[in-house]
Amino acid sequence: MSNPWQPDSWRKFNALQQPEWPNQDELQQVCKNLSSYPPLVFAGEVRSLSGHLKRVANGKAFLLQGGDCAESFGEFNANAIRDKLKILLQMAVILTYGGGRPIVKVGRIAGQFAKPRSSPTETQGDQTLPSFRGEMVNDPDFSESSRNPEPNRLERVYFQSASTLNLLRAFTSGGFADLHSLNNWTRDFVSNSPQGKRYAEIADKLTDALKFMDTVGINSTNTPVLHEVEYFTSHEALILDYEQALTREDSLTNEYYCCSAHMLWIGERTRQLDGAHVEFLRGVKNPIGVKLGPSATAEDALRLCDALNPQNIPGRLTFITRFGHNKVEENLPKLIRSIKQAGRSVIWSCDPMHGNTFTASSGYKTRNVDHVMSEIRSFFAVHKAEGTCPGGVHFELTGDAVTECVGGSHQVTEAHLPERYETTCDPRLNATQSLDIAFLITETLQDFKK
Ligand SMILES: O=C[C@H](O)[C@H](O)COP(=O)(O)O
Ligand SMILES: C=C(OP(=O)(O)O)C(=O)O
Ligand SMILES: [Mn+2]
Repeated sequence: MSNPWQPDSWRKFNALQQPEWPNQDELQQVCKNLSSYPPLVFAGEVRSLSGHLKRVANGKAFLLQGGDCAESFGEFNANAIRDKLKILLQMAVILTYGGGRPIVKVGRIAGQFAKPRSSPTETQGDQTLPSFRGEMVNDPDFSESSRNPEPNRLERVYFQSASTLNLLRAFTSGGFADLHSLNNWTRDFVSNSPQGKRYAEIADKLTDALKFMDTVGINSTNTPVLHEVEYFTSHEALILDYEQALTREDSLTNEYYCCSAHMLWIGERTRQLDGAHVEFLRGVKNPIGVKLGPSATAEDALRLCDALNPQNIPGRLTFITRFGHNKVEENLPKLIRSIKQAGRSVIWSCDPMHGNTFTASSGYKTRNVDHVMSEIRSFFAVHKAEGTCPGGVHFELTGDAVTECVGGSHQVTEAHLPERYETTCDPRLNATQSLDIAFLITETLQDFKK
């Protein structure tokens, strides 16, 4: 690691998963433009998220992070943005009840456009082309011209993210997130769900709590917290040219913030200690996540703390574990113990998606809701056994009725997958599967309290 850090010091390190841009001059011009544009988020907002995450690290709040695997240029409209926000907020209300802790809401949105891939190429029939790497880089269509990396996509991502953020800010402050509406939507879901009876007790208690508040005079008119919501954005900081171009020195503190999103994470494929992604993110003040899969050792986890959180600030670093539903018991305790023993502060969050992907016999990449729930249950059970705090959950989901993951109360089967398989990368939970999971987590948390 080089000292001192600069926004471009990552360039001296090996950066994996970067596109081979065909035209360097065009890339330079695009980055120059991006550097001159306004920031997408502001340092003060990032500091507010850091404050919330400090509470998560100290067991006083819970992190809910979720959204698309890959945002797309095609699905860019107000309803899609609204529905993604709505599903996360509904989940948050259900989880608040379950965990008895405030929920810190962080979308995978307004910047989640770049994908690391297992293989640099994709073969269909007798044709082999470069893999799709997210619309920040190339196009998902399977043709030679679509798969060429195009630098001007970075600017398109910037403008789409700005526009998405604009609408999110309007929704979250303009009454859309009113707790009463959220509760009514959730009641509709419960009455239409085959599992409705099972969820009814929790849903009734939520309704009773709101009625009680109304009775004692706490309502949306006099209590902004019932009417407005704080919602933050995040994405994988993968394409470092883009992230560097959005990095700004805060005039109040003279510290650097990466102003492409409030929170950024490093993926499982780019978390090398001597790699460019760790070097870049160690220098920005945003809260940072790191994905940890089954190959992560206790030593890796400790060295990541040294590199990314040398001052051991609670909330600065979130480890997002993604082992696979039957690998949690084998992998999580050793990481937890070494971190605990070393006195390091991290938020432990569970991504129950990325270790549970499989290919259905029809060829669709999918995930099973039962495996997702099983990974979450194991995550909570291990933390209970180790005496540590499960700090959050991280999902790939959407507000639409897609058929990408199997299972859930409306029983999506492998035969349903072709009906609405719309993701450009990994399969997402649909709205009902997401609410199913929120209710199931709440049930699990209730069991743990017994
Ligand atoms: O979203 C994450 C990764 O990009 C994705 O899981 C990789 O998928 P692949 O194994 O199909 O490349
Ligand atoms: C690429 C992702 O995950 P991971 O790095 O854990 O594979 C992702 O979150 O989309
Ligand atoms: Mn993914």
